[in-house]
Amino acid sequence: MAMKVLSSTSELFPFIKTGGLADVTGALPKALGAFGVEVKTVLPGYPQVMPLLSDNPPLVVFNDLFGERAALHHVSAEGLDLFVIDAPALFDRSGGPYVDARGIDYPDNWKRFASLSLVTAEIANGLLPGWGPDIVHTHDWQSALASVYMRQAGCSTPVVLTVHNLAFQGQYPAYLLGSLGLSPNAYTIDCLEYYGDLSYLKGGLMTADAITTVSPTYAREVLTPKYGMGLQGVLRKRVGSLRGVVNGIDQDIWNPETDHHLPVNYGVHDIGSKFANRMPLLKRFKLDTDDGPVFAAISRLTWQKGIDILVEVSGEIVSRGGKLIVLGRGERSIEEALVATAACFPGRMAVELGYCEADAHLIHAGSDIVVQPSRFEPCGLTQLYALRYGTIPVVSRTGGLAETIIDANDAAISAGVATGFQFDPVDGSGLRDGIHRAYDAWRIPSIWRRLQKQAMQADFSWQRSAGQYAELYLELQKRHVRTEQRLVVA
Ligand SMILES: Nc1ncnc2c1ncn2[C@@H]1O[C@H](COP(=O)(O)OP(=O)(O)O[C@H]2O[C@H](CO)[C@@H](O)[C@H](O)[C@H]2O)[C@@H](O)[C@H]1O
Repeated sequence: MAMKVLSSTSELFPFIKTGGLADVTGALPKALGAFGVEVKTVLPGYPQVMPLLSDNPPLVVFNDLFGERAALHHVSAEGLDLFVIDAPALFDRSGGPYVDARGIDYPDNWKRFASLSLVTAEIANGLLPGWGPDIVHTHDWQSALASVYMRQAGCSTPVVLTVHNLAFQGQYPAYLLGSLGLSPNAYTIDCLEYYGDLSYLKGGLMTADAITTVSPTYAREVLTPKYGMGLQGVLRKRVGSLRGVVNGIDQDIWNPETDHHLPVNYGVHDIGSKFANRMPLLKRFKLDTDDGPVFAAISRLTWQKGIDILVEVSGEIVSRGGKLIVLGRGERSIEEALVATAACFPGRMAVELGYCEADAHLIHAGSDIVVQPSRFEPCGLTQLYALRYGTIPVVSRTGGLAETIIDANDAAISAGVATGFQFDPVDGSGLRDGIHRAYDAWRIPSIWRRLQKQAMQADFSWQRSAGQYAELYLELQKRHVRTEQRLVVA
């Protein structure tokens, strides 16, 4: 019989996405199918999601979900099996999933994502006649409270919490404890209490049966003060239950041979055709059409991603004859700095503030080099998409970037395994060095073509990683069954 997993997430590709979390929660269920794991996903009913629902009556109606009326619907779409929480007062908003149109956090996020967690916990605890999960899989702070609610209700179904990004923790004032429907017992150092506040993520980390991060390197890094974001002590306590599983990519969606966003499709056997995407890209971004490498960044514009460092060295990219395209949105100060810098280099640097899936695909195909100067990077997907499109990544030596890109040093080049350039330290001097190395390699076509081939042949399919999740689920399920049996005997 298939193992049943209930995944709980605030983002899910292709319906609602602000970053890599959506890519993972959207791709993993399909990849797990091959391992006999059947995944259903709980998702808030944002305006982008509600049109998926049919006229079928809801599975359950909640008269008082944190004071709001709500209903739970079941629907299948795009190969995904969904439980959608229809709660207009919480999720029918015109901005993004977390912020309004001005980029400001919704003041009731504490309640919006507690409701995602609570509904997840209730499903695990038998809300739906005829279906209950063997394993609950939560993602980041937005669904991390699920295991706290489950334990409070005496539900012992095993929970896996995946940390995609420790920088976001869901920290709220302690006085909300009662409004969250949580007992004072949850407000302890071993659960939700965090420097006098509540931390949803900490609550999840303390009550989940297993914690995963999205790369083994990040799993080690988060135990240190530099990367632990204040939770290193908590993670050290749980180190026995912590492991890293590197992300894969959805190779159907990110496939230059079939990608319908590309003017010209190509593959590893006709890399030359990649070049045909260059002109459409330059035209799309109103850049000069002369030779010279095209550098690109597709990213949330945040401190984490080091885009301020890219701003600092963009003049150098341009002065060496390169061009730079940045697609992203995020912190106001970084957006402004990018726009101001691009204004200094007309025809050489273009910035698109916004989110556009089609442009992301075109940029990967038409550019030569993708730059990722992240200060920390739990895994990173952009560099993996770049590899698949024969676009060479220049990345900081951290987290998943260090783990997925093989630096083009002399030994790696002659061994035929190099796929990109790593740099260190993560500052202007480091990035400058990385960019110069990439530039120098780009000028020697034979070396560049070899790098592209090796990049395109790197295997980051979900196959291996999904197998590791399936193994973890099985391990937890067996342990759970043994514990239940012991309880019955006692
Ligand atoms: N303006 C824009 N337009 C179109 N597409 C855009 C875009 N801005 C970003 N994207 C897309 O968003 C995704 C970003 O994923 P990443 O994994 O690189 O980073 P993110 O920090 O969001 O994810 C977090 O979770 C993931 C998943 O676990 C980890 O890999 C990562 O390290 C962690 O920080 C990519 O699919 C990229 O193409």
